[in-house]
Amino acid sequence: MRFMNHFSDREICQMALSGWVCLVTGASRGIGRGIALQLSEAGATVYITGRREETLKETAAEVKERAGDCVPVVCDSSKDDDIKELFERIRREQKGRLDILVNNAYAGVQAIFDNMGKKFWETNPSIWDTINNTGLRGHYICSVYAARLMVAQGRGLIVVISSMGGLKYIFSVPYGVGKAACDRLAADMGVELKGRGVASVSLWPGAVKTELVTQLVTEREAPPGVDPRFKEVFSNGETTELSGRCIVELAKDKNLMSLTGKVLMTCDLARRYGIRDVDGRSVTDYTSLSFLLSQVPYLSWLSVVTPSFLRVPRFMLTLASNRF
Ligand SMILES: NC(=O)c1ccc[n+]([C@@H]2O[C@H](COP(=O)([O-])OP(=O)(O)OC[C@H]3O[C@@H](n4cnc5c(N)ncnc54)[C@H](O)[C@@H]3O)[C@@H](O)[C@H]2O)c1
Repeated sequence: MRFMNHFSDREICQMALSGWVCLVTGASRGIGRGIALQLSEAGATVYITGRREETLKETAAEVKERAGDCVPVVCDSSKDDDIKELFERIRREQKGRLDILVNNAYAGVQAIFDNMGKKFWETNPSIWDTINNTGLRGHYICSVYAARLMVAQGRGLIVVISSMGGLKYIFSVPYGVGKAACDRLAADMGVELKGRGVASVSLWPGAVKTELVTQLVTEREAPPGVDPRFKEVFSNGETTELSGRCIVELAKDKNLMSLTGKVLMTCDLARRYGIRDVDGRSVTDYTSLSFLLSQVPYLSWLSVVTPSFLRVPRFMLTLASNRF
C-alpha cells in the first residue's frame, strides 16, 4: 500500500497545519516574515502584522506565490488599541479560533547597531522604549488577547521570540533586560496556563541573516571594540525561515505540553525533529564544544578535531547567568 506516494514531501508538510489559524507579529521582514512563510506553507491561514501596508503586502505576495493563505493587518505593536482591534478581527473572521501566536515584532535592531559599543549611560535613555515597547510590552498585550481565545478553545501555542541575550550580556542593557523578560514572560504564562491546553514557550534563534543584519553587520566593518568574529557568526547565520520550520514541528509535537514554560533553541529543535535549514545547511549548535572552541583565540584549531555531538549540558547554561 503506497497511499502517501500521491503526495510530495511539500504537500505532506502543507497538510500538517491545514485549517489552523496563526498570527505572526512583525512579519514584513526578518524572522517574522520567515515564520509566516513556513506556517503558511504548512497549510495554516496566517495573519501577519506590521506598521506599513506596502511592506506587509510584499510578504503576503510571497505567501501567495507559494500557494499559502495570509491576511495582512496593519497593526502597530506599541499601540494597545491596534492590538485590541487585531484580535477582535481574528475572533470575528475565524469564529474565535486561534491556534498559534508568534510574538516576534521588534523595533530595536537599528537602534542596537547604531549604539553598539556605547555604555548605557552614554546612550539616550529613550532606547529602552524603542527596544522594549514593541519587543516586550507588545508581546504581553498580544498574549493576553491570544490566551483569551486559546483558553476558551482549550488549545493553542504562544511563542515568544527571544535570544541568548536573555541569559547573558550581549549588545546592551535594554536588549538583555528585554530578552530575559521575554523568557520569563513565556515561563510565567506557562504557569498560569497550566491545565488549559495552551503551551507557552520562548524561542531562541541563533544568529540569523535577516535583511537588516546583512545591511548592518555582514556588509560593514565591525564597529570599534566589537569582536570581528561576531561578523563571521552572522555571515554563517540561520535563514529567516528556520525558526518557522521549528515552530511548525513544535506545533505538531504530541509532547508539546511537556515543553511549556521552557526556553527552546532552534539548534535543539532542529536536532529533536531532524530538520535542516531551508537552504539545506545543517543548523549551527552554539552550545557544541566544537563551536565554542572555534570562538576562543589560540584554541580554535581544536574545534576541527572536536566531535560535534559534545555539547554543554543545558543545566550548565544557567550557570552562565552567574546571578547567585
Ligand atoms: N536577527 C537575529 O540574528 C536574531 C537572533 C536571535 C533573536 N532575534 C530576535 O528575533 C526577533 C525579530 O528580529 P529580526 O532580526 O527579524 O528583526 P527585524 O528588525 O528584521 O524585523 C522586525 C519586524 O518587526 C516589525 N516591527 C517593528 N516595529 C513594529 C511595531 N511597532 N509593530 C509591528 N511590527 C513592528 C518590522 O517591521 C519587522 O517586520 C527579535 O526579537 C530579535 O531580537 C534575532
